[in-house]
Amino acid sequence: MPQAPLAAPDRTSPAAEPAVVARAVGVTRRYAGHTALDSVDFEIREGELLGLLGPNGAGKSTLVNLLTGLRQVTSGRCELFGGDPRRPENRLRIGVTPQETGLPETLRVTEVVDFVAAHYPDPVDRGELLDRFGLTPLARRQTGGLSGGEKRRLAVALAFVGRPRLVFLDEPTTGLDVEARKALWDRVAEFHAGGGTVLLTSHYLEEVEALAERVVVLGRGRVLADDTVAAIRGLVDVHRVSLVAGELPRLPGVVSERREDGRVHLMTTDPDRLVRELVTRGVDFSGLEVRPTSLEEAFLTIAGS
Ligand SMILES: Nc1ncnc2c1ncn2[C@@H]1O[C@H](COP(=O)(O)OP(=O)(O)OP(=O)(O)O)[C@@H](O)[C@H]1O
Repeated sequence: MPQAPLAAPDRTSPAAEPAVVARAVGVTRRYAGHTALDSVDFEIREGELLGLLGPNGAGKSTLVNLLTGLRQVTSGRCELFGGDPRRPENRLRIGVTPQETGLPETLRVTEVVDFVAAHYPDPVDRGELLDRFGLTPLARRQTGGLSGGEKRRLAVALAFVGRPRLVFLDEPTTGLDVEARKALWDRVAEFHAGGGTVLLTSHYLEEVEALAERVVVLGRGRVLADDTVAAIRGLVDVHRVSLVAGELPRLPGVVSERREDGRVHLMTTDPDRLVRELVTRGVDFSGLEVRPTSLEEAFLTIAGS
C-alpha cells in the first residue's frame, strides 16, 4: 500500500516561480582569521533537490550551519523561509542531519525518535518512520550499541520526524554500505517526489548524480559552479594523461599541465583526442598513462583554473 508523503509542503502559488526557501547573500564566514566562506551567494528553491558538492574543507558544512541557524555570518545575510534562520518558527519547518551526530547513548531508538518528535506540532508516526528507514528491528536497542551505519540511518530518519518542508542532509551516507546507501537514496527521492525540498552535501558525484537536479560546487569557500548535474559531470570529468616527454606543443583541451619527477601530467576533459594529437604531431613520448581523476583532483583543477 502506498504510504502518505513525509513532506507537507505549502505551495501557495504553483504557477509562479518556485519560492526561495533558503538563501545566502554575500556571505562570508571566518574562523579565527581563516575564511571558510568568501562572499557566497546561494539559494534553494521550493521543491528542488539540490546537491552541494566540494572537497574537504570547501565550506559545505559551514554553509549548512549558517542556513540552519546554528552559526552566525561574519558578514552578509542568510535567510530561511524569508526570515532569520535562528528563529524557532523557521527552524520548525526544517529537518537536519548534521555531519556528526551525537545520539544519547543510553536512550533506545524509540525514545530518541519520541524525544525529537516532541519538538514538532505534527510529527510522523513513529512506527511508520522506523519502518521506512529500516529501523524497526532496532527499535528497542540503545543507540550506544548501534553500529556506525545504523546510527547514521537513525540520524537521517530523525531529519524527517517533524514533516519538514526542507531537509539539510550533510553527507548522509558516510559510513553506509552500498545497500543501505541505495535504500537511503530511495527515501530521499520519495520525500522529494512528495514535494519536499532537499539540500544534500556530498563528496561523491555519484550520490549527487543519483538524486540531484541542480548542483552547486564549492571550493575554498567560493561557489565554483552552479549548474545541472549533466553540466557539472562534463566539468569534473577530467582525466590525467601522464607521460615522459620534452617540451610539448600547445595541445587542445588541456586544463592544466604539471611536471613532476621527470613526468608531465596533463589534465584534460578529452584524453582520447589528446593522445591522438600527441601522435599526429609526432611528439616523442614514452611511459603513457591515462587515468580518470578523483573528484577531489577535478575540483582542485577547476578551483585552480
Ligand atoms: N569551528 C571551526 N573553527 C575553526 N575552523 C573551522 C571551524 N569549522 C570549520 N572550520 C574551517 O573552515 C573550513 C571549511 O570547513 P567546512 O567544515 O565547512 O568544510 P566542508 O566542505 O564541510 O568539509 P568536509 O567535506 O571535510 O566536511 C575548513 O578549513 C575548516 O577547517
